[in-house]
Amino acid sequence: MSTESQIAFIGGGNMARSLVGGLIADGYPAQRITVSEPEPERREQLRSRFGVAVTADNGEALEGADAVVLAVKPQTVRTVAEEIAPALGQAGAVAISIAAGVRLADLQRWLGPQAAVVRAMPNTPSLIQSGATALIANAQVSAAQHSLAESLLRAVGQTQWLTDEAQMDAVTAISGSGPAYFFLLMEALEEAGVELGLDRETARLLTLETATGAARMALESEDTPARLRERVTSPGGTTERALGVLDDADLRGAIQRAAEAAAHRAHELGNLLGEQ
Ligand SMILES: NC(=O)C1=CN([C@@H]2O[C@H](COP(=O)(O)OP(=O)(O)OC[C@H]3O[C@@H](n4cnc5c(N)ncnc54)[C@H](O)[C@@H]3O)[C@@H](O)[C@H]2O)C=CC1
Ligand SMILES: O=C(O)[C@@H]1CCC=N1
Repeated sequence: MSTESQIAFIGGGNMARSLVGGLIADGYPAQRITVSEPEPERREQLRSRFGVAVTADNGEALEGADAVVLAVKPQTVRTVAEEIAPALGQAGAVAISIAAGVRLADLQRWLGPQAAVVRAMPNTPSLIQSGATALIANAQVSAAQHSLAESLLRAVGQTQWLTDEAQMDAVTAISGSGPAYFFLLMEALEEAGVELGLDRETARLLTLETATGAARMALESEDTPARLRERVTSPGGTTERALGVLDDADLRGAIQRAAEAAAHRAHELGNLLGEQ
């Protein structure tokens, strides 16, 4: 992406840290990134780890910005949006909200009728440029702003534009929250290894290498995950026995219900925080 654009982050928490870290790792100049964050410790961490400019003043972060990433909690987005609306209009910057649930129409209402707004759902592996982000833009977003938003998120992983905003709840449930499901699986498998007699370090290493190997294999293979799973499963062997236990526990059903609960919560947040 062009390294000329000035990027402001409003909120310097977990997700901002992942995006900033990913951008810096991609070679984006630190002096072109400003993060506004009220917590002094978080500001200091961002400054010392990534070398970006930090401030406690949202207005200051916006000065000269071409893109402003709203990286505060969904419940804080309205306050921040209304606060920055005048400066955003003057800067002519595109606002990129990553808040779960918060809808384009509400963002537009809070930021002003002329505001160019992109709603995005990234995930934390952006930190190591392995993120997955879905995006959708309002009609005010220019072609240049469209490509700025895309290149910003593409610097930290894969991007996918949506044409129907309703899909954002599903995206939030699958890739937004998704890393947590895989981390939980890793925690559980590591623990099982320890229970079976491995030392923790060995159990963790084997778990993480296996997770990485399986994910890379699924990405690079032309076969479906189902086919790859079948190849691990020798008839009458160990995997078959293990998968039987997971089927009895209805793991697939639990995952389906978990994703539905996350999507439902995203929708609920949109209803609770929005005005329609
Ligand atoms: N954590 C994740 O994996 C993902 C989070 N998101 C979204 O990103 C947003 C941020 O989430 P997290 O980073 O996890 O939360 P977080 O709580 O770690 O970060 C939010 C930050 O905003 C700061 N803040 C609070 N009020 C502020 C204000 N008025 N002005 C400027 N900064 C302010 C807080 O001090 C905090 O550091 C949420 O809307 C969430 O839905 C989206 C995708 C993934
Ligand atoms: O848990 C959350 O609400 C945020 C949105 C997606 C991932 N984390």
